[in-house]
Amino acid sequence: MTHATTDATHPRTTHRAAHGTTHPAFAIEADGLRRGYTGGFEAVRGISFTVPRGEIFALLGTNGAGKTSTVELLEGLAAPSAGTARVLGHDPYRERTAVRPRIGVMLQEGGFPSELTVAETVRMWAGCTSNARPAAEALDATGLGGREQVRVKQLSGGERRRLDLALALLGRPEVLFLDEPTTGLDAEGRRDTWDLVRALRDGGTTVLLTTHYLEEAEILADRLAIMHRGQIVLTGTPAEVTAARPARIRFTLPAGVPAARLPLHLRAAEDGGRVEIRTGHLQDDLAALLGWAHDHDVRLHGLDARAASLEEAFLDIAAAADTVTEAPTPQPEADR
Ligand SMILES: Nc1ncnc2c1ncn2[C@@H]1O[C@H](COP(=O)(O)OP(=O)(O)OP(=O)(O)O)[C@@H](O)[C@H]1O
Repeated sequence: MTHATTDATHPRTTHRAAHGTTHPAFAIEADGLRRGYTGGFEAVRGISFTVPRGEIFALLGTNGAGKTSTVELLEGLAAPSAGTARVLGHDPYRERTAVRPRIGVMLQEGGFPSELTVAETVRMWAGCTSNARPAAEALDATGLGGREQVRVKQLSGGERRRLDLALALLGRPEVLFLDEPTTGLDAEGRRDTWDLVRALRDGGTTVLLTTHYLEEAEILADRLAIMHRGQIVLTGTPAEVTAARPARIRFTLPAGVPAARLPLHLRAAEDGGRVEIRTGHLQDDLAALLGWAHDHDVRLHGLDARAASLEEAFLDIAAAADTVTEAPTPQPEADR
């Protein structure tokens, strides 16, 4: 189940622009990144991936998988214990002064002074930002237009997330890091944020986001990587990640009709009359099932047929990765 973490589809190259300066092909490059914490715990265990300019890349993973630890390395907030990080062609930690003005960072906790109003907070932040957008533009883009005079402590959780995003956008970043950008937002706020992130991508911004909402990654990400216990276990487009997974048909058979009566090729799991069929041929098997039900005058209660979602892929991967990790194979020395 574990897949290669290097991205063969994007060779490591640089483009030389007409005016002579080099532009790295990738906005973000992680190569063999590791991060150990004091006490010896290694949260990031040798991960590699690349994000081309103008792409939305989602980093997914179980709790404690190492997403935030990874993003902090790319933001230049910490140095890796091994491997290299590159953002816009620079080491984000050692060359922080070159990288910082060109990136926008939305942390999980913004932590802004709660007594300031929204307008004061944006002004304060704009004062530390070169070439800042007009405050009204950033606030309108995040749905906070009209809330300028409200104190930060009076904002709802969702409004604080929007303010965090407005501040991350203020410096017109080329690369935007969003750590769980829609946590605490209602359905409408989440959709607004997705529209805004897409619009930024369409304008050329590269976006790296972490999220616990698999639907968010499925809808928004051009490509994604799933992390588990400090490693990337799968990477690809959402369609690639789900393509190899079986679709699912679920229904309940009437009392007295056992699943054993189903056409033989429909391999079904039955649990008290509730039947689940997993299939790589959804259309053919659904047609066979409906034909059988019609011929035998059987009603399929609660019939539900759906293609594999990222959620199923994620759960399968987490379960398979656990199996791999729990196997009694000794870890290589470098992973300790
Ligand atoms: N300062 C620290 N010292 C020691 N261990 C840490 C430190 N910060 C994080 N960790 C550990 O590193 C692991 C990865 O944490 P991290 O926050 O990167 O995961 P995550 O994937 O972002 O998790 P979540 O989805 O829960 O936010 C966790 O086991 C966490 O407890």
